[in-house]
Amino acid sequence: MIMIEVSHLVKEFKIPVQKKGRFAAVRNLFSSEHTIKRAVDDITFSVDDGEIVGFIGKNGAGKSTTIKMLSGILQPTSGNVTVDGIKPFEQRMENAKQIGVVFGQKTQLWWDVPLIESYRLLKEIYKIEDGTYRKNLDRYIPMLDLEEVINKPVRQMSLGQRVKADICAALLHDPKILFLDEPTIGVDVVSKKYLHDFISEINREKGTTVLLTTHDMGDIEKLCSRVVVIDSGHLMYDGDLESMVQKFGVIRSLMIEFDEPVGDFQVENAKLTRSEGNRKWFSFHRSEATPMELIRSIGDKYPVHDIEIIEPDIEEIVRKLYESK
Ligand SMILES: Nc1ncnc2c1ncn2[C@@H]1O[C@H](COP(=O)(O)OP(=O)(O)OP(=O)(O)O)[C@@H](O)[C@H]1O
Repeated sequence: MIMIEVSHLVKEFKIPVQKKGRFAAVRNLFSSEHTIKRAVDDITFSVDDGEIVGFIGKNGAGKSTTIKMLSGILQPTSGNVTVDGIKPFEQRMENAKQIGVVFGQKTQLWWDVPLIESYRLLKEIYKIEDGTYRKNLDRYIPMLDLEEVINKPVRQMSLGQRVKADICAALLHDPKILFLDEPTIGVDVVSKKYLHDFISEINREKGTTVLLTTHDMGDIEKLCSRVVVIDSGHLMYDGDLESMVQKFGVIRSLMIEFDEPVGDFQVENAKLTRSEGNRKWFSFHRSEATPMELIRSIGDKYPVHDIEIIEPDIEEIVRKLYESK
């Protein structure tokens, strides 16, 4: 079943032209001149119920603008968006009940009140039943390691604690869909692990659909089997992560550690890229050689002590994808 449907979506922003020179401030006040910035340009994709999809792209690609249209904050210029059959901007209240949103750079919690009070306020706002509220809180607080901060105001929390607290808040009303916009930016590794495990668990247990934008390819590797890549408002790739790796992660590396130092040598279909002590690194094209072929051919000549196959990282793959277009 389709949970999120985005069809020929466009969002344009009107940007006032800033005049320069004498009395510029006054002239700007009365000027109606503007330019148009097309932040999202004819994007079409859909997300099935229960999927976790990584929504990635360079800075300014249009990710946040898309999430804002999906969560009902912004009105599309043209095209269609439905979230579980609801038009987010026209039916903002209905949409708010079925989605949870976390913007990593901005908290939805009250800065000066203890965390538990923020949760109580959200309970009232979302009209969450006592049983659901209690059950979710009892479960999520230990899962996210929030026991110690539950009575602290948000301003006293570390960034990692704050984001975990925000994710908990976004899920208290059992939304069907969770939008995460850069949830792990600047977050420490321990909190990141809590976030990854928590999101996986909630998705598995409750079937929550997740759309995740991130620059951290570790998030993608840990959580997403499918990715949608955009650039300058255009859709560039929509498919499973594995196929993207196969197609654009074509250059792999092999590290071989020998029993003793050996001189540099050439291997067919591979390029020696680095030598250090007993170790050598070779790069090779996915379609031209397999690690086994290289290991066999090298092992015939020199005694091999250890090997490591190094796959290209996702950041590199996304860079290749951009270059290919
Ligand atoms: N309110 C706005 N007014 C004018 N231009 C905007 C507005 N919001 C976004 N933009 C522009 O639209 C484009 C897309 O921005 P958006 O924030 O959606 O990108 P992004 O992919 O989320 O980038 P980042 O990873 O840096 O957050 C950018 O060029 C941005 O400057």
